[in-house]
Amino acid sequence: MTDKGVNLDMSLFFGTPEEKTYFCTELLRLLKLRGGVKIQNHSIPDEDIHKLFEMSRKFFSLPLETKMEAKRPLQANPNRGYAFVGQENVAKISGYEKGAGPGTARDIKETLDLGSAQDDLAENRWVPEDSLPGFRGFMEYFYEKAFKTEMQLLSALAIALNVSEDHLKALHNRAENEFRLLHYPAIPASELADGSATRIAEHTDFGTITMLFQDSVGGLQVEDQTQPGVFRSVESAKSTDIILNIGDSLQRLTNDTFRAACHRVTYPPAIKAGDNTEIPERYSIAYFVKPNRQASLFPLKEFITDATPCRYDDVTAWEWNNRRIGQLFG
Ligand SMILES: O=C(O)CCC(=O)C(=O)O
Ligand SMILES: [Fe+2]
Repeated sequence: MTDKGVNLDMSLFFGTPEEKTYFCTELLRLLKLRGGVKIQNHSIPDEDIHKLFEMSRKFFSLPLETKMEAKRPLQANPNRGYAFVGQENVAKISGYEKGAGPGTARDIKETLDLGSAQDDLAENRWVPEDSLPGFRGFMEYFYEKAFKTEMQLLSALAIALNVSEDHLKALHNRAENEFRLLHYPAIPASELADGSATRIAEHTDFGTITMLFQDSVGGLQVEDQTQPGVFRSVESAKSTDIILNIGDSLQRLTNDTFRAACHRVTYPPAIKAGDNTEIPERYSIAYFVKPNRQASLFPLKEFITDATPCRYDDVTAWEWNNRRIGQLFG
């Protein structure tokens, strides 16, 4: 099932007061219904996103030994550096939010995780500058651009939810986010036929929201919020679309008003697992928006009422991240 009805034009957010209200209301409605929404005409320039994909292609085309110069420690926390195909299998955290057990599928993907250049807890890992000139500078630049758009999206969410914009933004003002380049190599469709391998297994993201960019290959699926078990294909008309989805931290902060969107990547809709064909390579980029590490994920007071008693304990964003990452590496 492909969902074509979840586009939202962010130029409305910057328009008249009526247009702004419409954008915020639609954002809330679509996220509650679908768990994910495609945002167009946001504030990240198209040429920056095209360059981001170009840089990502160049990075993953480097020889493995060069990429390994930026290698991720085996138990990285927070995630930083290059993870080779097979290093991380997200099935280990599949089903967590549903109280279901982990899966065993292997992910066939390679990734590079980056954080803020100002982060005093963990340093980024880079390949030598002369192996990919301009890569580091551009990634640091893009991180800042994405942070500005993050702040606008948090404002829109706060307005829609009728909570303090300043407070929601203050919870995120240290930009302790994670920025991930992903490459799914081309593989024979038969490799995914028996379910022992996939591109990325079903999971929820840990942060507040995720801003995702994808190429035109397809294969991303998001679970419908109102029909558990129904996954819809989410395709991008343009790689500049931001696919916005909800993560665990926003589920907690809003006491389940929003629920984290379960998603996965498998073969593109046009291909069947048993086909005697090759699944083309796929590139995507995820910007995981996270609350400041010291911020509490205790539900905001607006969401605790007699009818909706508090469902979550008082953990910090950092404790939450550790709990989730611990499972991934456990
Ligand atoms: O590749 C994608 O489209 C999704 C990636 C993803 O879900 C993740 O890295 O958390
Ligand atoms: Fe994800």
